Amino acid sequence: MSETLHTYENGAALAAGLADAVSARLAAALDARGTASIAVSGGATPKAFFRALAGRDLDWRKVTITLVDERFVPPESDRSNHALVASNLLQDEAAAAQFVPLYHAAATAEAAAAIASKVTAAIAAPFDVVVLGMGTDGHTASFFPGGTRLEEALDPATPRGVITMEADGAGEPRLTFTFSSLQDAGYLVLHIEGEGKREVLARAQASGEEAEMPIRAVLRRAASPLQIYWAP
Ligand SMILES: O=C(O)[C@H](O)[C@@H](O)[C@H](O)[C@H](O)COP(=O)(O)O
Repeated sequence: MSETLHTYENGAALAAGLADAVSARLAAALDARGTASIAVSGGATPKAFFRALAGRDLDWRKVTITLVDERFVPPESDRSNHALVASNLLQDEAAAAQFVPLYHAAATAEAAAAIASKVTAAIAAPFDVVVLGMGTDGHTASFFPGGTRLEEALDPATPRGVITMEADGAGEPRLTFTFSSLQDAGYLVLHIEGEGKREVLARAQASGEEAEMPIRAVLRRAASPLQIYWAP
């Protein structure tokens, strides 16, 4: 599918531009259906974007926010993506949004993933907006190179839902939406910043196995056009 590169002079300008584009898509969904949904990534990159989006004037009561992936840790943990979203996105105007976590206090990550799949199935598919990040190893969501269930996660035949993933470099066991859950979003975004990530993207866009750089599955097979947002 196609890629469109949106380049900005710095992170602050990118945050404002991405917040404009995402809030416009959410507003269009609200106008069309009365509801809207967005799945966002964790990590360090999205904080400024989250803060910019949180101030946008939308009927946030009707917007569902969830995560593309989560670490198998409670929201009290400083490793929690839920905590990151709570402190940066579920603020200001967006404090009124409905947040659906992936973490559940279950005995195992597998049990938590099963609960997350059931709970998130109530969110209308496809997502109106998905915002992906990318690691320097070419992972996105929790599709890590060498991941325990990577092939299953990237398989288009795998049903929508949340599965577990473990990998070197992932830290705790992960809970991640499958590729099939994310790849047909109304507005599919890859948000990366810095020269290093730009070089990683160029390597991912070259030939090579998806398993080596799982972001390649999105670059090559996503049903939706990919909007790449980048700033130095
Ligand atoms: O849970 C996570 O860590 C994210 O979902 C992950 O996929 C993230 O997007 C990349 O690791 C990039 O992280 P940075 O933005 O910190 O580089």
